[in-house]
Amino acid sequence: MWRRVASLSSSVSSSFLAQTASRLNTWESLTTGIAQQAKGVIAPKEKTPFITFVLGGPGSGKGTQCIKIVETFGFAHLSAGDLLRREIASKSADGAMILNTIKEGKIVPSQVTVKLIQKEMELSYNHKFLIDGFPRTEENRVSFERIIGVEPNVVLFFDCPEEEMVKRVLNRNEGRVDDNLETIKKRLTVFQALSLPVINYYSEKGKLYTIKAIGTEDEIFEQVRPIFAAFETVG
Ligand SMILES: Nc1ncnc2c1ncn2[C@@H]1O[C@H](COP(=O)(O)OP(=O)(O)O)[C@@H](O)[C@H]1O
Ligand SMILES: O=c1ccn([C@@H]2O[C@H](COP(=O)(O)OP(=O)(O)O)[C@@H](O)[C@H]2O)c(=O)[nH]1
Ligand SMILES: [Mg+2]
Repeated sequence: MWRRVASLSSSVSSSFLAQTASRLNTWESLTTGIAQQAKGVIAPKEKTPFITFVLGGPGSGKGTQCIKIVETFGFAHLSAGDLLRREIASKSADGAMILNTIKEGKIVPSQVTVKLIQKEMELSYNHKFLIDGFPRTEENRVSFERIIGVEPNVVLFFDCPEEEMVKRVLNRNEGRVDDNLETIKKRLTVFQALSLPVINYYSEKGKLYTIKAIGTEDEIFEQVRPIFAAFETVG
């Protein structure tokens, strides 16, 4: 699993390991891992996580393009919206709160979403993650950095005109409680007010790749492909 395998790196200093472990709250699995490594139980392979945030307004095509990125470049796809909908379906303690928040087009408290993402990352054997639809606010972003302790390598922004996003969401036909005109308007307002600052933040950090999200799915993917292809050649 990524976190455990990543924690087993022998090339990093012990103080870094301790810091990382406490930040990730994994001291127990880390020490167990080191003991197992010493016994030769696990063949450790150091893999630094490679994190991509996939951002864009509702209906901009994030999920659609993530499927293509997974097929072509072998990432693990973590859709924050899907994780939240899974919580609702599982009738967990937070389920009712999440459902109401999504119906209102608002943003679920960061801690809830980051915990779900963290769990998926821990369970994954992959080290390349596409985190789809997150962070949606500056608070989300800071919370991820604080709890997970890493920053994204790449941030994709699917830039799509509002009228096209509305059209696509109304045609999505997945039975979602938030795919109606009233909620879409709220989601677009939230996107402008809370998500664009995150996009601007990563633009200033030089990590943002803006995709013109108009055209066929394949045409859009041809803008996405070279971004990851460049990282593949770098290794
Ligand atoms: N390039 C495109 N042109 C037209 N429709 C698209 C395109 N990409 C995705 N769609 C459709 O638009 C809807 C929203 O796409 P989706 O990938 O779910 O967006 P997001 O995850 O950003 O909300 C889906 O029904 C999808 O099939
Ligand atoms: O990090 C997240 C991701 C999603 N959501 C909620 O889940 C909804 C649907 O998100 P999703 O990414 O599935 O929507 P999309 O942009 O793909 O249409 C959003 O409007 C929010 O209410 C949230 O609160 N935090
Ligand atoms: Mg989506």
